[in-house]
Amino acid sequence: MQIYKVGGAVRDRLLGRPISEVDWVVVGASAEQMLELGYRPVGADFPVFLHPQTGEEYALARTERKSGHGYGGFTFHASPDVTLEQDLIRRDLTVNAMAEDDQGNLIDPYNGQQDLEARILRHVSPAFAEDPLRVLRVARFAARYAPLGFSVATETLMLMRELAESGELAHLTAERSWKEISRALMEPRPDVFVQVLRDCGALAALLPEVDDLFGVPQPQAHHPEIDTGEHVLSVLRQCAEHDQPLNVRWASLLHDVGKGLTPEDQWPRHIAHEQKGLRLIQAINERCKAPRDCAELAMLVGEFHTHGHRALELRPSTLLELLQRFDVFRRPQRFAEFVAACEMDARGRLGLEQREYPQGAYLLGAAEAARQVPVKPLLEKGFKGAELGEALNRERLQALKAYKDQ
Ligand SMILES: Nc1ccn([C@@H]2O[C@H](COP(=O)(O)OP(=O)(O)OP(=O)(O)O)[C@@H](O)[C@H]2O)c(=O)n1
Repeated sequence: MQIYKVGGAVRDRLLGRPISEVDWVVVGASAEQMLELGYRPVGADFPVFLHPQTGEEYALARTERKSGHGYGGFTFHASPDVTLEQDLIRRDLTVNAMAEDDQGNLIDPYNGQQDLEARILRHVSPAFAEDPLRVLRVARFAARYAPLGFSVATETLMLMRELAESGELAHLTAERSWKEISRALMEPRPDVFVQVLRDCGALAALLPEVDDLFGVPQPQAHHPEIDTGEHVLSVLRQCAEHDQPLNVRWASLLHDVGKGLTPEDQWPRHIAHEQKGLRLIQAINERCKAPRDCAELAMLVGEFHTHGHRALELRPSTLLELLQRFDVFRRPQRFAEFVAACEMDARGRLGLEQREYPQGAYLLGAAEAARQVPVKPLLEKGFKGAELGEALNRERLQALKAYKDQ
């Protein structure tokens, strides 16, 4: 039996990038032998084992898919007769289909190193189509390596298009898709992820509500030369440049989906797009099984992002309602994330790379002023229950007015 290092670890070592986890492939061994050696199997009928000490993944060399949808849920034909080359040819990209033996020698039958040098993401063989999730994976790798100059090979994009058009993406489980989407949004160029999906027609299958934004004009005051879809890409880029967390990036991706519902004769104005978008955002959250913090922030940002732009003009009572709606007194962090999403929107809209976003400091300052209102003196005055709530709000309104007059 021989063991080879494969996949991301080989790729990233050649790129001179940090290696997060190592995958191994085992040639010439059976599942029984692995169990005898103390490896622990992962899932049922799946030829991957965990090393008893390191916990790293060891997969038996495998050939064609036997059943199931998606690499994660497949069962594969694995036997001690499968060669390393037969295993590598069924992998997604040439840059992911290289191996290294225990002497550190590179085994590269499909020219991954050459593609790495040429900065090309290219599929290895037609077996790419065995797992439709690879469409998302390629877009995610493009988002990660775009700063190094990588792009997707034309023939791979064509294959991705065929997969998208065949309806195969509909078979992906929400969990697998979300894992890719959430990882891709955290890459240095999340906008490239969306752009690549759009280029191969997969965005229309996965997030049609976002795809619909391309070609929809923005109001004149925004950034007249780019449409709403391009604006969303620009906001995502800002999110990455400002190191925003996943929930802010997810909310940014969805914040304007309501604009896709504006009838063309009303363009470029989008009256009540925030309210109209809520239904769509809710449906997307449910369909993608977005985790609660992402789903909640997306709904709040969808509903209130225009408040962020008008923050300096908001009446104290409206501001207080907003703070209450965010439950800012108990969850200040979520309000801060909302403000961050509004700031990214503004930067993506006006190219505010160098400029200030005074609304942000104002909103956070006002929230802080309202949060400072002490409950104790009110309790000492004998207020209880609803009365206390009313008294607190009165005090908060006073605090906000005082903050505004500063
Ligand atoms: N749908 C998939 C998933 C994985 N792989 C193969 O399995 C390897 C390991 O997969 P994974 O750990 O998901 O990705 P990495 O390439 O290691 O990249 P990352 O840095 O994102 O972990 C990949 O390199 C690729 O060879 C594949 O061909 N098709």
